[in-house]
Amino acid sequence: MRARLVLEDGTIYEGTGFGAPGESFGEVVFNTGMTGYQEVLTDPSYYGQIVTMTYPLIGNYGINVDDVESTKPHVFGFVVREAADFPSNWRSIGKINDYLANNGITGISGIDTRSLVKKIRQHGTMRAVITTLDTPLENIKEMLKGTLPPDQVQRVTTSSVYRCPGEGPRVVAMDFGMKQGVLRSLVTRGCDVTVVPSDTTAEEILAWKPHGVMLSNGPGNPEDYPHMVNTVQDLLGRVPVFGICLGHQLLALACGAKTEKLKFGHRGANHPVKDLLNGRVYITSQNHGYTVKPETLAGTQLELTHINQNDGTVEGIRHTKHPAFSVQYHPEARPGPDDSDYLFDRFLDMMMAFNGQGRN
Ligand SMILES: NC(=O)CC[C@H](N)C(=O)O
Repeated sequence: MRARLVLEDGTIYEGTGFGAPGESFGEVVFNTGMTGYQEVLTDPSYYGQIVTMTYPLIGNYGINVDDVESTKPHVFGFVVREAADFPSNWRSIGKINDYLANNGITGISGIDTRSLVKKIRQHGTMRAVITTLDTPLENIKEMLKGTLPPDQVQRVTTSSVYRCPGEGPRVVAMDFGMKQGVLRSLVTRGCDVTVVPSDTTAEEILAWKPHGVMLSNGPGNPEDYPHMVNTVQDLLGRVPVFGICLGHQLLALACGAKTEKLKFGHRGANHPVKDLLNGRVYITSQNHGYTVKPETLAGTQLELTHINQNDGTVEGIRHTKHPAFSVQYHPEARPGPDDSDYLFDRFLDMMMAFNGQGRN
């Protein structure tokens, strides 16, 4: 099956289609992880994006039932150098080709992913169309003028409240497109977690009498979600807050800092980050296109706690008056190293300190 990837700068890559035949418009980004393609496909933060994997062989350990971060893939397209036809792993129950086909995701293989990534690095993240159809180029150019919907979180948040009972502190997790890994990291620490939709108000959240609130990861531009920023504002000082990725950006906005789009983002499993509170450098899992502008922290009640060692960008903040902190990367890992899971313990300590025994 012939396939094309057409970029907004006019570049056309011709390759072989895999997964579902079809056509899709999205933002083309790249991920440098050597493994973890299943977690990438199912991370709801990738909603709206056509993801290119820089590692040349993808699908080599097949598809298994464990490595999913949500119930289905959320990427709008998948770009690889080679999609493995003969996977080998004791957990594998199928091939990436069939998995994408069954979930309606179009992929393209056999293209020079190295040149594509160099282009993205030079030009910045671009709009793109991935297609296996014979759509005339003129029509594709029209599609490329489109924009992604500003309500991406609403498309991936939970439609109803659900609970994972535990004996430990009560946590309300605001689901902006939450990876299962975030929930797992809380549940394995004994937390009693109630997961709520993104439009839940602060008063509704506080009615559950939580010991802490988790602000999850999620897709899109944080500035597109003023109602969620308001909710975070209303929670501050009344309950301990821990934000991850989109949750981090919303905490920053709620406290008066600003965010901006990075040229091509951070997506991979080996980004070095320094924790300024303990002086250590951690290798982190990342997936984001936006970042907190460091100069806008001045004059807020936030302080910088983590810095990216590659490009100096903001990777973590904490509130100096209220119990609230956040990181731009993924302490839940999945995929990637779990060096940073101590941050969940920090959250538990914060809940204990704020709530006395952590349970009342
Ligand atoms: N993983 C995330 O939560 C990503 C946050 C936001 N959508 C960004 O791209 O910056």
